[in-house]
Amino acid sequence: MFPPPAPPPAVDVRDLWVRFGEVEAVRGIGFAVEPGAAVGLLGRNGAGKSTTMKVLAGVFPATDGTVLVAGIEQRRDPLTVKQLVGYCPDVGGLVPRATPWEHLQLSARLRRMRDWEERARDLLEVFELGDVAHRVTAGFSHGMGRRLSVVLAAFHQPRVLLLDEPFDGVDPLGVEATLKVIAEARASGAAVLVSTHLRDLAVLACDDAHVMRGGRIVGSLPSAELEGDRGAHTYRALLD
Ligand SMILES: Nc1ncnc2c1ncn2[C@@H]1O[C@H](COP(=O)(O)OP(=O)(O)OP(=O)(O)O)[C@@H](O)[C@H]1O
Repeated sequence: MFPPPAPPPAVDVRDLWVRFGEVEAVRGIGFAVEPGAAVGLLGRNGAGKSTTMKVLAGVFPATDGTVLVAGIEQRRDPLTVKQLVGYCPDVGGLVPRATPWEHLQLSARLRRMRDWEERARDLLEVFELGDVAHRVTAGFSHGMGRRLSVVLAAFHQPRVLLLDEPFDGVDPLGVEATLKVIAEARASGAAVLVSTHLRDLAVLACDDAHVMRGGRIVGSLPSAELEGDRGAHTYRALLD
């Protein structure tokens, strides 16, 4: 008897290219994220992190290469892939005239979720958004918006959680809540991909990290190797 085949990686990116006219934003990158793992994408402004996240989230297609989510090729079945993914964009994504509760209600309806209210309330509490659950997001601070975007990405318990700069401008309690959501997603077998500028938080949130520069991955390493002064030196050496 042969052992059963191993399940496919939750995320499998192969030779991904993204071009915007003359600009080559992503130049032939490849990586995988296994179920239950958390991987970081790091790099300076313009390195190609958000573009990679957007392709995975189905915001726009790859110019070339293959993206598989739970073994499903995104190009062939983009709708199924979208359902498997929860995405916190780096900017935007919130409707200014809608409240957090209305955002969650809409998300639940679109996904035909049942009995979602308790999870919605719990998540809002964890992210300290309970008091503003019925206030339109137009008046939210940057950090409040970031926190709500993480809530919305994680709400439907996706197989793949994509968090683009989730810690940007977020206070320590928001950081703690985001780390908790990442840990919960992993415990339930979801794969997590986090794009961040913040090396220390990548160390806390992720097992492994890929460092991007100029659209390429220039280093892949356990995130623990990016810790402290020694990690700063390693990181800088990859960026320079
Ligand atoms: N829609 C677009 N049209 C044209 N060029 C784009 C577009 N989106 C991204 N780019 C370019 O692609 C490159 C990679 O951008 P991307 O946003 O992926 O970088 P990033 O690593 O996420 O940077 P940041 O940390 O600043 O968010 C940059 O040169 C950027 O100007």
